Amino acid sequence: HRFYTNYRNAVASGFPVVLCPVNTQNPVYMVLNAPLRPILKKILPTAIYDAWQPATYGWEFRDHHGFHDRIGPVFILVTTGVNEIWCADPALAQILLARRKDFVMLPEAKIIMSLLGNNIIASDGETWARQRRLIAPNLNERISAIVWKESMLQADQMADFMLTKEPEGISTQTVASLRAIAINVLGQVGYGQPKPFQPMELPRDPKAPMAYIDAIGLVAELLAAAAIVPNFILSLPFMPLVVQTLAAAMRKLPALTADMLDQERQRQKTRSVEDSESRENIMSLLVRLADQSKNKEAGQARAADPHASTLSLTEDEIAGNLFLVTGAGFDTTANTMSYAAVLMAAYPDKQAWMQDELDRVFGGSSTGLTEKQRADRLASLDYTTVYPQLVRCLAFMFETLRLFPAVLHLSRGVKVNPTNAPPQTVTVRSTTHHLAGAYNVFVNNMGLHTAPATWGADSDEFRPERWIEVDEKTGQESVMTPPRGTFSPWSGGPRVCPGQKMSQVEFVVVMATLLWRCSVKPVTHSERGETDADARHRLLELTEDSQPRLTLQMNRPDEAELQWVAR
Ligand code: HEM
Repeated sequence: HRFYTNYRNAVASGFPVVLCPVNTQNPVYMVLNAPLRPILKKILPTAIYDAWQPATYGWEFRDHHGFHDRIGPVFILVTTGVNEIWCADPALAQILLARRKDFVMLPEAKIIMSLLGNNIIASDGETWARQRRLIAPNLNERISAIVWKESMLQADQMADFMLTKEPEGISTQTVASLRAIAINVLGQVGYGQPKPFQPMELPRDPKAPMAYIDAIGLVAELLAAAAIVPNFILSLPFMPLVVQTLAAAMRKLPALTADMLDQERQRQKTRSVEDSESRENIMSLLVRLADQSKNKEAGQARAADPHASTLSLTEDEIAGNLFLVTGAGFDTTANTMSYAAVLMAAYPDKQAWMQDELDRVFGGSSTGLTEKQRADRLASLDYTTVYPQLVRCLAFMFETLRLFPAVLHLSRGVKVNPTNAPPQTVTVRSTTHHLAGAYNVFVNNMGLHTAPATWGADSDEFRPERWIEVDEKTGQESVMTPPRGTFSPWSGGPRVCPGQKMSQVEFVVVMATLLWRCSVKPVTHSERGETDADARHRLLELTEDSQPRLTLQMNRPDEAELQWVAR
């Protein structure tokens, strides 16, 4: 009966309809559809298997634009649970993302993200707006300058590690190293807890003392398990040590957060303004602003009404949002940098193209410089003047996120109107669609990012040059702005990612520092009869063998064996 009602609602919407008589939100189906897929591919007739694809996990990454080419840029997947709208139409995508009150966050995202307290990503309506007003402006240019410095330092140390610690610079630790950089930058920029570079290793001792950043890093690394599996199960003695350590981290985090905030408040009381500014980080800004507005509003509210509640961040929200900086910023940035490193090795010509820019902007190549000269040169590179010139590095990031978007689709739910009210509607290109009943809405980033109508016949090819515009008069290069709604790795509309600039600065300076000092190559196993072209191809296959976990990531990151060579 549900399927029939869903079908009727879908047909009435006027969008193309795809029938899929399964409940895509059923937990058993959610767990089993990925492992069952290869088996069903063998036994099901091709037409049925193909039609089932949009109901399988991560289908849009595998499919690019194929399904949309056949059915249309928007279609409704009719299921026995809740209907799903899949949208790869730039005009509709913009509307869906702009109308935050009608297309709201899904409960699943809220459960995972509010693990350590309520926060901006897990909220809607006024609770969201209040937090957004306090948080988004904090991730500003001042923070970008700190990101620039810390990321450069970390990448320089990573280059040292690759060139001096790994035999002949051959390493399977590139992904682990970039993950370490991402977490260390967050440690410094988010919470003022600096850490020297070392390839990421998860802690495996539940009894050992833990700093906030280590605990939060572990929770971010194993976020789904932390959110879904009860703590007492994670703690069972037969669980792997890393899982038991995760349970310990979850237990310790409320106290670690409270301690860290206490210390920050003490520091803010006793330090001078200049001193506080010199050790600015997201936590210190957040605490200061939250406390300031709390005091101000409390004063005003008390004056007007002695019983009024204040409009500010609660302690729970400060803790939740502090966690979110890592929860939202770590995996996304780390995975984007990881794909980029593998792609740079697979495409030596595009790497050389970036190195040309670096040698120009950094005032010459690093070849022949002494250690001190090299360090001085890097230290002289100022964020405000140098960052805007690294357009090829930014183009490389955009192209990486176009084909490997960390967030494959943006999820929303149609806010169901009360029974007697008319259903939600959306009007695209003068056609109005009625959305009766419940719908999950997925803005398909992968479909949008590979649509031939936007990106041309070579939309599936990795070509960072496509982003570059050249000023005819000056010859100056800049990064083009794609048509609205066609490129949304950081989402769009009022809920656009507030960490967008921060992640761009980090990516650009990490890749720039590494490539200025080193070239990165695939390792050709000629003993197995492999040619250089085979080795490059093997790396590309590694990037294609990916799956969304929390964000899109390679299934076999440890097989990314790369050689780092000093230039
Ligand atoms: C390459 C890196 C990144 C990517 C691809 C990315 C992507 C996204 C996307 C797609 C969303 C919106 C989800 C939606 O609309 O449903 C989002 C939201 C968010 N991101 Fe990022 N992000 C990145 C880095 C960061 C960083 C470094 C931070 C923080 C320091 C951050 C903090 C946030 C926050 C707080 C939100 C919630 C905004 C809101 O709900 O109003 N992100 N991000």
